Amino acid sequence: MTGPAEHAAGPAEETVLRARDIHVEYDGERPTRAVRGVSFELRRGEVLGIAGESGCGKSTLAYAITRMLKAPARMTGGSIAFHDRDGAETDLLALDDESLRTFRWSRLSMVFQSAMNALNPVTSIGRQFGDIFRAHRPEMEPDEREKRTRALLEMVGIDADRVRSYPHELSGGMRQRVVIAMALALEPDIVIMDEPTTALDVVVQREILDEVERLREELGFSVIFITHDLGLLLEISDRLAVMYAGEVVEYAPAEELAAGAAHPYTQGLLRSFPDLTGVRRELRGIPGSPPDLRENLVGCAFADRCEHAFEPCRSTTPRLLELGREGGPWSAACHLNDPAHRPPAPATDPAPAPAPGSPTAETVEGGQR
Ligand SMILES: Nc1ncnc2c1ncn2[C@@H]1O[C@H](COP(=O)(O)OP(=O)(O)OP(=O)(O)O)[C@@H](O)[C@H]1O
Repeated sequence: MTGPAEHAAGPAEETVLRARDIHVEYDGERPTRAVRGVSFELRRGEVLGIAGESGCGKSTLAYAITRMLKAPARMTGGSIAFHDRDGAETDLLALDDESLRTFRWSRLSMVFQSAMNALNPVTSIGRQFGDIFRAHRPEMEPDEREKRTRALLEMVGIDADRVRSYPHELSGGMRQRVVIAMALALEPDIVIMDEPTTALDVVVQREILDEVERLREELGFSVIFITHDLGLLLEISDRLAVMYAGEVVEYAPAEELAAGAAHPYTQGLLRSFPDLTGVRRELRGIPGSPPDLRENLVGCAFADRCEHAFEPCRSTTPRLLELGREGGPWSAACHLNDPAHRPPAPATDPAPAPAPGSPTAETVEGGQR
């Protein structure tokens, strides 16, 4: 979505993960093209939110990045590069199984929705942390392992004596905290969270997210946060990638996006949840449903649901274009924002034009076509 040349280099802008033109299919009589040319860049220490309705490819993208795709899923294109603090680059797709196992815990870890599935029900919490340390920090002495485990539990707000508990003895919220502590055990650079609090009640969800935010500030890891809950994402993310039908259709700074999205799909999503400030407004979902990803999609995948669709939308696939808006990089894949296609009548254009003096729309490096 963004090319490195577009930003001044600096610690705050340092890239930790760069994914380019990722394609994933689920094999079948007619393959499902679940991820279609997604590119993004994750900066060190930031929260990148990935938004979109159910079935738009968020989880498939997460599995692709972590190389956890299982048949019938298959990555059919793209590259993923990890950059460590001293600038060395690792090609994730070239790692063998052993290097990948090490990489997963120590550089990049994951927290998924179901903590119960992530924890072994017949092994104590302490033992499960111990297994991670034995595998990845073989030099650690047993008492050091226990000390570190206790510290990690306390770090996520759990009594250290819970090291002796079994998962079923903990509440859902506590289990999810344990999973987060495990994900942080080896101090990774990146944590991918896929609907990490969706199964929990809102109070517990809030407590856990506050905890994650505090830990991120303390430890400096980056987060890719995936949820269909756009309100939540806007609140916790620095930047947002909005996915539709396997593509990123808008990529923007979160705060600015909440005030004025460029893509009609994002605008629809924003109208579908209550305003965080409590301002009353009519909630309108987006009519219709996403396209069948087994079809060969021509033109804009959102055209059939878009109230602004015009001539090129059904024939020409919109490019993800840099809009040059304040707070950017900010890009959107919509002909309304493309000077080559934009209709002359401004009244039909829901999106503000690029800021005066900004670069004219140009294809974003690695963006989908
Ligand atoms: N095992 C599978 N076999 C075939 N198709 C699949 C499989 N898993 C997912 N898909 C399809 O891939 C597409 C993307 O699904 P994915 O779960 O990645 O979306 P998502 O945005 O994460 O949705 P959700 O929020 O519901 O998890 C969907 O069309 C889905 O039906």
